[in-house]
Amino acid sequence: MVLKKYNINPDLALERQKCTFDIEEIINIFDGGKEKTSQRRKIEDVVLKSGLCHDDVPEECMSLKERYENAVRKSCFFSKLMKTELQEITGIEDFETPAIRRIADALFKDISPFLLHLGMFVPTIIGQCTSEQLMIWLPKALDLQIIGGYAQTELGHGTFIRGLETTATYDADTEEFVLHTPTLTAHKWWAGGLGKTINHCIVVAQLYTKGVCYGTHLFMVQIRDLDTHMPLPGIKVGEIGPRMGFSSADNGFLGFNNFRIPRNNMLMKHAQVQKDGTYVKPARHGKLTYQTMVFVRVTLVNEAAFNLSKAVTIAVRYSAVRRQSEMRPNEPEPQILDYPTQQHKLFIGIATAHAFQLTANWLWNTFKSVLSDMKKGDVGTLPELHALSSCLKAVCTSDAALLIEQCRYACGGHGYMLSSNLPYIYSFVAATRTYEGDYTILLLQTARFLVKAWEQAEAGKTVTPTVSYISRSLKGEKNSWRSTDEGIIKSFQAVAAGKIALCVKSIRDRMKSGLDYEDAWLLTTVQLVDAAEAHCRSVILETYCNEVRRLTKSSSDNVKIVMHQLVTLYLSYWTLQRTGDLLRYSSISEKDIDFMQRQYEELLQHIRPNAVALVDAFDLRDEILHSSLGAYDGRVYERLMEQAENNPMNAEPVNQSFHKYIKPLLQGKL
Ligand SMILES: CCCCCCCCCCCCCCC/C=C/C(=O)SCCNC(=O)CCNC(=O)[C@H](O)C(C)(C)COP(=O)(O)OP(=O)(O)OC[C@H]1O[C@@H](n2cnc3c(N)ncnc32)[C@H](O)[C@@H]1OP(=O)(O)O
Ligand SMILES: Cc1cc2nc3c(=O)[nH]c(=O)nc-3n(C[C@H](O)[C@H](O)[C@H](O)COP(=O)(O)OP(=O)(O)OC[C@H]3O[C@@H](n4cnc5c(N)ncnc54)[C@H](O)[C@@H]3O)c2cc1C
Repeated sequence: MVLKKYNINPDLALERQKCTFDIEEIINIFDGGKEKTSQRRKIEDVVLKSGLCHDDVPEECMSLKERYENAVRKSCFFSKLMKTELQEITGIEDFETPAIRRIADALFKDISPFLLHLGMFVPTIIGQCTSEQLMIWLPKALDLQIIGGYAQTELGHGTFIRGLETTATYDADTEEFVLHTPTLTAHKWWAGGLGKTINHCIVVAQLYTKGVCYGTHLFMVQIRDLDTHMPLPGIKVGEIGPRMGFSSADNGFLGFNNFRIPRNNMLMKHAQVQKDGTYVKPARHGKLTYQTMVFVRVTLVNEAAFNLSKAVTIAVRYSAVRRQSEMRPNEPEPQILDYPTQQHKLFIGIATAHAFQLTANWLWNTFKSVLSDMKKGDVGTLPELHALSSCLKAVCTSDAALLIEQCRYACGGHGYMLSSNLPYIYSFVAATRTYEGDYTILLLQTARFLVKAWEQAEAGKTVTPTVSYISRSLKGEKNSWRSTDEGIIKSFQAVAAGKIALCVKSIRDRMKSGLDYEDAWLLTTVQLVDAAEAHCRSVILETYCNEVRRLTKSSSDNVKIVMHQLVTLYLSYWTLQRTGDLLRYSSISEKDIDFMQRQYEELLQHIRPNAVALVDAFDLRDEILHSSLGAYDGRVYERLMEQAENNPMNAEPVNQSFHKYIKPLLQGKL
């Protein structure tokens, strides 16, 4: 749609005058510097001027098939733009993924069917191929001569990868693998782009050679003819059907009937099958084939932050424009943003978007450093990365989904309109809590690491920095509550340590009473999930505080003040959310809690004048927000009426169903 231009809504204009800080300074902080902001804006300009974002009919008014076809059209032209004009016009050789990622949302209200190509297919080639394999597939994939996806999950198994049923049996006579789907539940299910779009995919299958099963491995499989796009003989493939979101992502199913691929199509960077069928196991770590999942989990923390920033921008701008009820008799109706309960719903969204974005950047740097260790042959830092990326993916996607839904509540009835974009944002983020490892499963992975860290610390061994609080706790260091940033973080660490200690005790007690380790663990899993979540909270709180301190060192005083107000709001909010835990594991008193409550409510008042400016500082263009409620000009009612008038349902004054059914019913002739 072409966005109509309106004058700025006067309430929003007034809000912007109240701003106490330089918005551009905060924008630069989140982009990673002035230069990066300018690069990102250049990329956005190119894409927005390309005309690609235009739809004749609003996406939500299209049929599923039309939506898919429209998304394919845009994905193809966008890919071409990325390969050609974007590079030429901007002169930026090394595209920054966050900038491309952000502007991609101007094209797709829903999901690009190419998402998995860039999000998992290419990363798997990079992480799992030998250098010879890389030379064959990477240039083709980057140049979009082949389009791929990632087919791991099956109808019967998603979480438990070791339970996957698809087989890849090596035939030494022909030097081929035979891929087969032995049962109904062995069909690949869910892979994005698989239904209709891709011609290649990474398939995860149980490897058999010389009659022995060596567990799941990755294979490059061509599934469709490159010219006709017909499924190759021996391949059964299609779309899985309508879902809550991801409507244009053609998630698909896939079955193999003794389908043969060359030996070299097993991705052999870590494990190999030699020509005679001899299996060579990975030299360093058994779970290196899971690396793409770790990569995506890391990027999903960024997704949580980005999508939350979109939702809260929409809801805060709307709340500045919307007037409702009265605070005192005979006074004009206030902006709903003036209600403290509305501020309570929204300001935590702004602070959380900051916290997650800075945590995502920190996690990304940790990921890069672990990759560089691994290149040197050192896999020692991998378990901590796995534990961190697992819990951060789980908690950040889950919190973001809840807060996005809260943004919708904050917009009342209008938030329920698809044109607000809040339902789309929610349905996308809701899926991120499940895919790439369900919430509970990932927290249990982190819990394994925490219990091990506890045992190591108990044995007097040094533990990694993110769990060093365990050693302090074991040394008997008592928590004394202080309502400073550091004091609060220490208390959250005391909560995490206390919960891990209880888990360890529960497991040991259960074993003493005769249970084996597996049963003792299983019966403790409710507590283990809770302990891992508590650990994750302490990591986010600490990272957020440290990063704000580091990044605002040379900022103006006013930016320091407002960024720190958000940090304090975040710390106070979580203190108040977790008073039960803090009363149990830290020395917080009722008086301290009263203080924190007052501080929290005062902060809402302090942040209020800057609320609109703070969401403006996410620098999200209207074309990316796609929202009748959240546009920069605040012309909410005009846009709601516009979208109603553009609704294809209103193209004819009388719908044909009147003549077919209603009229006969009215006349008693049906
Ligand atoms: C257009 C512009 C685009 C721009 C591009 C950017 C886009 C960015 C967005 C990207 C979006 C992409 C969309 C994705 C769509 C969705 C895709 C998918 O969902 S793919 C399928 C994902 N599936 C899963 O995540 C399955 C979850 N299950 C598991 O991970 C595992 O089964 C398990 C970890 C739960 C258990 O595995 P298992 O083999 O049974 O291991 P054990 O439990 O026995 O553990 C043994 C040991 O290994 C450790 N371990 C486990 N995993 C890892 C790992 N990944 N790395 C390192 N170590 C690992 C585990 O902790 C144990 O350790 P121990 O020391 O023994 O305790
Ligand atoms: C939108 C979307 C896109 C996707 N894209 C892809 C893709 O491109 N490629 C791909 O391969 N897959 C994809 N998936 C699949 C996704 O990875 C899986 O759905 C996800 O990993 C969860 O697995 P599951 O569906 O088997 O759930 P299940 O494991 O069946 O989980 C169901 C419930 O059981 C619980 N549970 C399971 N095991 C345990 C346990 N051991 N302990 C305690 N509780 C347990 C879970 O916590 C959950 O509450 C996608 C999924 C969605 C929704």
